[in-house]
Amino acid sequence: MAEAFAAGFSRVRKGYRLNPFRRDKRPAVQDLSLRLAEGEVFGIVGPNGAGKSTTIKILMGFIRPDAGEVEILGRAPSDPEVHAEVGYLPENPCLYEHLTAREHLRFAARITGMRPREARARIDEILERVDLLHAADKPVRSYSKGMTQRAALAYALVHDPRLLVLDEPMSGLDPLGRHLVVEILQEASARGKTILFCSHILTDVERFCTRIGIMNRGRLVAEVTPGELKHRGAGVGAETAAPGAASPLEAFFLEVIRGNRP
Ligand SMILES: Nc1ncnc2c1ncn2[C@@H]1O[C@H](COP(=O)(O)OP(=O)(O)OP(=O)(O)O)[C@@H](O)[C@H]1O
Repeated sequence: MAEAFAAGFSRVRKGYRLNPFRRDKRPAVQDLSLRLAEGEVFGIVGPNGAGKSTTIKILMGFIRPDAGEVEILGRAPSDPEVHAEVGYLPENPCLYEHLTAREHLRFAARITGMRPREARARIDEILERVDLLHAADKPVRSYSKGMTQRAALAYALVHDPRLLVLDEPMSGLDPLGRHLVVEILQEASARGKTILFCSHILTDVERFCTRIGIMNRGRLVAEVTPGELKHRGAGVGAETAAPGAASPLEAFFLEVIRGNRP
């Protein structure tokens, strides 16, 4: 992998053992090759169990692939240096219930090497941006699901990382919260950040991705850009290919997944 890019997978494969006493595995990610250029916003969509979270965990170095190569900001995912430049939001954020959002962000700022003065101002700024300043000093156990999700997003963003890796960033949010998160990610993208995320909310994905990948049964089975979707939406027969679809991405998604059945 000589060329510079923000994240790359080359022929990555990962399977999970069905039974700890047997060697055979059920594939979770199969033959995944994908490159994200700096500044790209890549959304992964796919049915439950398609391999989206496994892909994200492999990129973050939380699980090792069985085969293939992975690179994140020019380094191996296991390189601790890389994590100061990456913001990660897990599918189920685990915050410490007895700590406040501000305390979490102080911790995040410290482990990513921010100077205390710079961190103080940035923590207030990001808490305000995710609409949590009013609850910044309350313990996380008193937060609603949406507040916890926004606190976890602030944790991923506080050090102004170059690359954002987000597993279902709109999960558990009401329409206002979803709108806010889309706006925050659009702002990050406008400032040149690279974003890789997965989501089931196709309307949000369609709104701000530069490229969308569809995964099914562990494979990246299709890629599309918003421009291509618009073109398809205007094409003859587009409305009959997936009747009732709420958006061009949903129509494309249904077509791809239905056509990709075993
Ligand atoms: N720790 C694990 N042990 C065994 N199987 C696993 C494990 N994690 C994931 N899997 C399996 O791997 C496959 C891919 O799972 P993954 O969580 O990556 O899918 P996903 O696309 O993120 O799904 P969802 O949309 O439901 O979050 C599924 O069949 C899942 O059951």
